Amino acid sequence: MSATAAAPSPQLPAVGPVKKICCIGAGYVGGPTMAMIAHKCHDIEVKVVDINAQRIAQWNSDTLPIYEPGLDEIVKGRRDQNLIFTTEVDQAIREADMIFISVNTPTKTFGVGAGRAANLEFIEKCARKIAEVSEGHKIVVEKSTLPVRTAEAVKAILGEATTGATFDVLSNPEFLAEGTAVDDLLSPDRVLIGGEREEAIQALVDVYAQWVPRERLLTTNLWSSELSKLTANAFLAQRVSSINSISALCEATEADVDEVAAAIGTDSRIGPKFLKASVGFGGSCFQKDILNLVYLCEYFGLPEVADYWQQVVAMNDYQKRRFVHRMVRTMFNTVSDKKIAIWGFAFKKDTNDTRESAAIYVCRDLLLEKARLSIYDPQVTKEQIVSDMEAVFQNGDQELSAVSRQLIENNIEVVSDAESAAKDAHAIAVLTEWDEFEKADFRAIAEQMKKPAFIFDGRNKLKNLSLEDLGFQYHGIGFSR
Ligand SMILES: NC(=O)c1ccc[n+]([C@@H]2O[C@H](COP(=O)([O-])OP(=O)(O)OC[C@H]3O[C@@H](n4cnc5c(N)ncnc54)[C@H](O)[C@@H]3O)[C@@H](O)[C@H]2O)c1
Ligand SMILES: O=c1ccn([C@@H]2O[C@H](COP(=O)(O)OP(=O)(O)O[C@H]3O[C@H](CO)[C@@H](O)[C@H](O)[C@H]3O)[C@@H](O)[C@H]2O)c(=O)[nH]1
Repeated sequence: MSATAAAPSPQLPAVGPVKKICCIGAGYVGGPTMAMIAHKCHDIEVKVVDINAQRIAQWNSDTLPIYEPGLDEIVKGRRDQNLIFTTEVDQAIREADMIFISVNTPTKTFGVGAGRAANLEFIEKCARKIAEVSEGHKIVVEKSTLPVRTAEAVKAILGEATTGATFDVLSNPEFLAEGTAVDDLLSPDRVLIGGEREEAIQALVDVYAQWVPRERLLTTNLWSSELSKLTANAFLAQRVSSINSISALCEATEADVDEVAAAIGTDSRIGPKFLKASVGFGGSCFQKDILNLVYLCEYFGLPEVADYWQQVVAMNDYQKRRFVHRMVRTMFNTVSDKKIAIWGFAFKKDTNDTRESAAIYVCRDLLLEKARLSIYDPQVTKEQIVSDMEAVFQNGDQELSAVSRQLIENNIEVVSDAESAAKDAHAIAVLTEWDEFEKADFRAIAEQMKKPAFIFDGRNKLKNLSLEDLGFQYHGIGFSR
């Protein structure tokens, strides 16, 4: 959505306490954030709506659509009391005094800005829907991650409402991380609320203040709030790429990246968090948001700034490629027809989310080397793995080539435990840091693997287990021994 001049605001009415919330988008953000509001604010009715009827049905079932520690109890504790999941989008919007927009904002795959800009189609559709069906006054809250100045376009669309409805627009980006969403929502480092009219900002502050200490409720102007979200993710991802770049140097010099991270992390100006070297960052946010930042910098005529941030993604791609190269080189320069156990497919532990998972790219490159993969992840389904692999081979094309289809059908199996994946394998590649991998029976596993039995640990999860003593050749990230 390009930023156009907003229509002049009509006189806005006074804002009362929030009684009814509607959240458009029942995804990884909409579901947990609204469940937390319902859990903490029993006097507010929270309706979470989605056009995806299957997703809503899952939120209303015993098996929620997303796996997140602690979420089941919270959802099931408030569901059908003050937490309602429904496909009745228009009605929920009409009834609400506050409407969160929490729909997906993926990287655009077509047209201007393809591969970098955020696709704001779903945001615009929500704004148009709100303008079409609203009556009275509404506070519209941008919860999705958006390019700075999107609120200008949202306001312009809402300003065209023909129903006489009036609107405040706030930005309230979400900082939860998957796998720790419930804890992050219960005790956030901060809640950021950007807006223009004090009364509207206060209405949302009052919702969060029911459980978040006041000093953690930060209020800013709209644009600072929108831009802070992209900036926070860019800084976090930059730390991972920075330590991953150093991991390559460690492997070349006999330094140990975990020791280096610990040493620099004790400097209070650097701090110890987010310095874990890995096979590469994944997830639906980091890459998408940095690419969006890069696009914005170019849009605003700042190519040097764009190049600076692009390098964070380039380093991440390098790290994933480097991992596979190291595997192939170490296994005598060929993995063709070798069985490789893939331990973990999710982009991090404690989630079933595979979006942009490093595992997808590592598996693709191993398949291109004609390896046979036996994949195990405690939370990711076979359907999801196959669909991710099809998508990565399709690479935006309409059709999957016959060669790629054959590779996926013949060279991938998905199994239900880590030991079965490793049976008769030449190597294990640890791609997600699930805790259960540390507890595997490595003595039994070693006996069942081809020799030499290699372990390539993309998370340094098994580093302290002295696996060499059991006969493994163990290779982690950023150290050699
Ligand atoms: N996943 C995370 O951990 C995370 C954390 C912070 C911020 N974010 C941001 O939050 C936003 C949502 O992310 P997500 O991971 O929840 O996405 P998601 O894909 O899991 O969920 C989005 C939902 O919106 C629904 N939707 C799309 N258009 C709609 C419409 N017009 N009407 C009703 N429903 C519609 C989709 O059907 C989908 O269920 C994104 O901007 C993302 O960048 C995500
Ligand atoms: O030291 C680290 C930390 C993370 N990672 C990887 O980085 C990725 C992202 O991890 P994390 O940030 O914990 O998960 P996300 O759910 O992607 O959360 C990020 O993206 C969200 C969506 O915008 C934001 O809300 C969160 O604040 C931000 O942490 C994962 O693949 C991790 O394995 C590392 O490799 N090393």
